[in-house]
Amino acid sequence: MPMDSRDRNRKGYRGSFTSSFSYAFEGLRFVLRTERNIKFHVFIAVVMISMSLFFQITKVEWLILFLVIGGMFVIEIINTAIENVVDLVTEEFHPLAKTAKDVAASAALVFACISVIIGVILFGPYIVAYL
Ligand SMILES: Nc1ncnc2c1ncn2[C@@H]1O[C@H](COP(=O)(O)OP(=O)(O)OP(=O)(O)O)[C@@H](O)[C@H]1O
Repeated sequence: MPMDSRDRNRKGYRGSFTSSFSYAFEGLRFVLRTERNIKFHVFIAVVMISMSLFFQITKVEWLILFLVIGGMFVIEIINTAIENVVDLVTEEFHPLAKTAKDVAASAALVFACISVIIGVILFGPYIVAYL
């Protein structure tokens, strides 16, 4: 049964500021547990951070790196939310469900392509100088 605003105000519903953090962590745990892609992103992030430490990149380069890593995680998390809402609406095949999931996935694809370009621009000169 859908929850209305009265349900939300009833005792037992954790509606405080701190509990919204706890819900956010529940969401994060769900994504880490269920999404295959997130594990790949964690691996790539560890490789990128290791390379950055090795090459001793500048402060601005660290900022760019964390924006790219953070952006990829955020897009994957939003993508998971959209997938779940679509599955809630219908488990049957529906062209709009397909469009919604494909469009959400395309955001991750676009960001991944841009991240690769940024990675090449950022690490390319360090790698060339090292060789
Ligand atoms: N209800 C549906 N109706 C039509 N097409 C769907 C539906 N559910 C999924 N699809 C199609 O299947 C693709 C994969 O959907 P799915 O929910 O399995 O995501 P996924 O590939 O597991 O994504 P991720 O790996 O990020 O979890 C979608 O991009 C979409 O093209």
